[in-house]
Amino acid sequence: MGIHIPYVTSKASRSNTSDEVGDADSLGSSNQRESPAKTTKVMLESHEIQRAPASDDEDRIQIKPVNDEDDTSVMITFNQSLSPFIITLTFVASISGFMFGYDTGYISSALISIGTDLDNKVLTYGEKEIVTAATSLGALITSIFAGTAADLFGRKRCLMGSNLMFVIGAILQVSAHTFWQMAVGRLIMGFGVGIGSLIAPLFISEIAPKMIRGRLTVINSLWLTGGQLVAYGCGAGLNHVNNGWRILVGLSLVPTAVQFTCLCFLPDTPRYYVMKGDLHNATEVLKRSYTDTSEEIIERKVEELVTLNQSIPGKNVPERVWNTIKELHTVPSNLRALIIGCGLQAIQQFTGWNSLMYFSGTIFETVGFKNSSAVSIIVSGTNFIFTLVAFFSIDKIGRRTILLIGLPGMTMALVVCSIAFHYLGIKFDGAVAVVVSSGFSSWGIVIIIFIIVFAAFYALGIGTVPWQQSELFPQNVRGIGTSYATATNWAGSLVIASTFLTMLQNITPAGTFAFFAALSCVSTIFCYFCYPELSGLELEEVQTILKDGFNIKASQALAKKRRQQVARVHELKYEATQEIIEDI
Ligand SMILES: O[C@H]1[C@H](O)[C@@H](O)[C@H](O)[C@@H](O)[C@H]1O
Repeated sequence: MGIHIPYVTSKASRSNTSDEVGDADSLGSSNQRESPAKTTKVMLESHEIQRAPASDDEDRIQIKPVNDEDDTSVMITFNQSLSPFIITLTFVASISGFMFGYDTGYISSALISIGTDLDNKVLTYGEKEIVTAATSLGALITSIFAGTAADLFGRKRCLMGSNLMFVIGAILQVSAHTFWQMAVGRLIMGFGVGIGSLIAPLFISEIAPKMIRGRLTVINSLWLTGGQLVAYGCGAGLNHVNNGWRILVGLSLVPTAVQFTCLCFLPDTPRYYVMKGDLHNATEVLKRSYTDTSEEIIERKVEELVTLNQSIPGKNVPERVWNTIKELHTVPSNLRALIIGCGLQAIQQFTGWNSLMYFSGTIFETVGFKNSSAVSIIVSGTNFIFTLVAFFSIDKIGRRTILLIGLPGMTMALVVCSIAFHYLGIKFDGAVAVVVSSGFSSWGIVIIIFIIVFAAFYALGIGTVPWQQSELFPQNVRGIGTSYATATNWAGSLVIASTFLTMLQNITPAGTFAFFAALSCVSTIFCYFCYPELSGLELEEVQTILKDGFNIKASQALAKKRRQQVARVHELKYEATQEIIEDI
């Protein structure tokens, strides 16, 4: 594929930091013919920051690579183009993202077209909420255990298990004639969604070359938002088809079958094989992933993974799980990572986006749009397009910056929607919304426009950044840490899905949107004070940043430095790659 992954270990980058690390250039040249181990050491020294750089903020940064796959990652990443094998694994794992998106997306149109197909009566708001929220509840339940299950049974088997749940859930729904069968089908489908939402990013982050881990993870988010878009598209197409919603649910079996079939022929991640003591398979997968890398380096990579694996204390599984939970809460940098990880996932949900995702059809009908599905497509299309924008900017502009552009933008859009809803004047007659000014008004248009603006700001920042959660945690607590964060996401989704329509009724749409606006505003403050800039940083650098505080300024200074180095590395790519090949 020819994508070269930049890494900052060249001669020029050494000379760039030589004022900080001593005479690294001379170190580099004197090591030209030395052993691989020594060469690696020199390369690592080149990005250590030992002495005080120019400013006070930078003074606080003490970066020393720790044992988190640094040695071999440096060598592998620098010489390696992105192999078709890694691309295949990423795309197959991302089908879970698609399932997440499709299964949470189709319900909006299905709720409208179900009509009286269940129990021969129109669903009440409460029943609509239960059908919608059942998937979030299922996802919440499994996301709590998915991290541990992935360690016990393997990532691949968990994904295949999620496929099974998708199939059972879909069959129950397609054949449903009662509200309860539909709700149970949605719950079981939710079990699959929860597993997939945690395992897919974890799987990708374990097979991805370190330096493009972030972007590969966003591919999962792209599939996710793409899945929602496809669900809306199909929903609109099947809107007037008799029992069209059953076809809509049935279609979800296609990606499930594709993923299951592909997984039958693909391996698990090297890390899982190492955990199981299957070093042979770990080596084989690494060889297929890094075809340009020598066997010696692959072997050392496996050795490193073995060392990392042993660093989790405990004689048996329950003891290791317990120790990991303890470590997650007692180590200050882990606790801060947890606050950020869970905080961002909570913000993602409590600022109300999914209420639009799940109920946009209902909302747009309420403000007078006949073809509400078409408007929903525009909203989820905006979500998809701006996730693409996030894909390109997440490493370049930085996670913190896009978050701090997105959240105030969302606040503004929600305030406008709240005002527009106020003037539109919606009353509730029992469970049915009645618009005071009949037909479709200019306030209705304002609402649609600002919901689209809201979608754009959401997707750019908070819709995407929280799924980078694995970079917050060090290796030994990553599984459980991401489980907590994912469970927070689903808990938030559950609360919103099960209360949104009731909120519309009880505190009016204007009040509901004002409430979300207030939460977005508070979230902006949280991110401003607690979310450091992590783009371009090594995983161990993230730990150093979080060691004695959130260290926003220090993180920004370091991220800036890393960006400058990455920008320069393109000029140095061939020189540096050649140097490493020769040395090895
Ligand atoms: O990141 C995703 C994405 O933003 C989706 O549009 C949303 O429905 C999910 O809840 C969220 O986790």
